[in-house]
Amino acid sequence: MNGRVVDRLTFLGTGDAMGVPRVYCDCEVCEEARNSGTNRRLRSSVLIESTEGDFLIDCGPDWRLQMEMTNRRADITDIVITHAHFDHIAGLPEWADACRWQGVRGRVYAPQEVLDIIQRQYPWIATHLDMIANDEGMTISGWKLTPWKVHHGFNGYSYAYRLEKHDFGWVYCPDAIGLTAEQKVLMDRLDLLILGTSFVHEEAEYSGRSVYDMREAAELVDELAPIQTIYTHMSHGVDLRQELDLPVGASTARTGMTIDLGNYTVLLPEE
Ligand SMILES: Nc1ccn([C@@H]2O[C@@H]3COP(=O)(O)O[C@H]3[C@H]2O)c(=O)n1
Repeated sequence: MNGRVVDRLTFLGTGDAMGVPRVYCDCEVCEEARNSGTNRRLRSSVLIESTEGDFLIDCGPDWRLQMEMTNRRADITDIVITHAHFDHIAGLPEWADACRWQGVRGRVYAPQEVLDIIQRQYPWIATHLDMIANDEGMTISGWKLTPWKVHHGFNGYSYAYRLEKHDFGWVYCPDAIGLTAEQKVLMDRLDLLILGTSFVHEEAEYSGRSVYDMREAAELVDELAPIQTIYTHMSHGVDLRQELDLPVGASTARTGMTIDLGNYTVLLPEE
């Protein structure tokens, strides 16, 4: 029997490194996040669910809360990491402990240089997690996944991932700025671009910045023309109560928001 299948992406967090509200900040956006919550943002991470298995991209300090919120407390065995900054990896020790208590092994996938930093930061976690280098690409849950290095400005380098399955191609690039032509090659003909934009318009000196703002992102979106663009990794410089001037096809992510990743036919087992 044939059936239509849709893989699904859920935004577990859409915030920058500090999250929103920032603990030290009394600005209007942080106060709104504290008191009502349109702008409350956990650290950026996504869950991909498919009939061929589920996985996360990134595992920040809000991982435990994110697992509680989605009721996926004990069954994630695969996590892909974009880079080794704390807001993308600080949940790994907790996940490793959860694996230990359940007597299972988790699998962490990242380029080797990212795995090396993770192992330096948390030397004990390889006892419970397999560290698997994906520099040459990998397949996970039927997705062909290709990593490449992208400029992360003041913060050095990060990796972006292109994922492809059944003619649906999308990119997850939460932490980048000033991509070179070479770093944009894998961003052509996209059905979906998920891009980090920390601010609407970041006033700081360019040399001290690390993530696109929404004005620069609009130029990138114009150039790449993905069918759909979703901004994530947003700081307290983005107020989601305001109408934002976004390019055609672009929108902002919210915690818990889900997106269909393609729509294809598979052979389903007989009932
Ligand atoms: N080598 C580094 C450098 C920076 N960091 C943290 O990652 C954060 C990214 O956003 P930020 O606001 O620039 O703060 C950075 C450090 O906390 C980190 O975890 N490791």
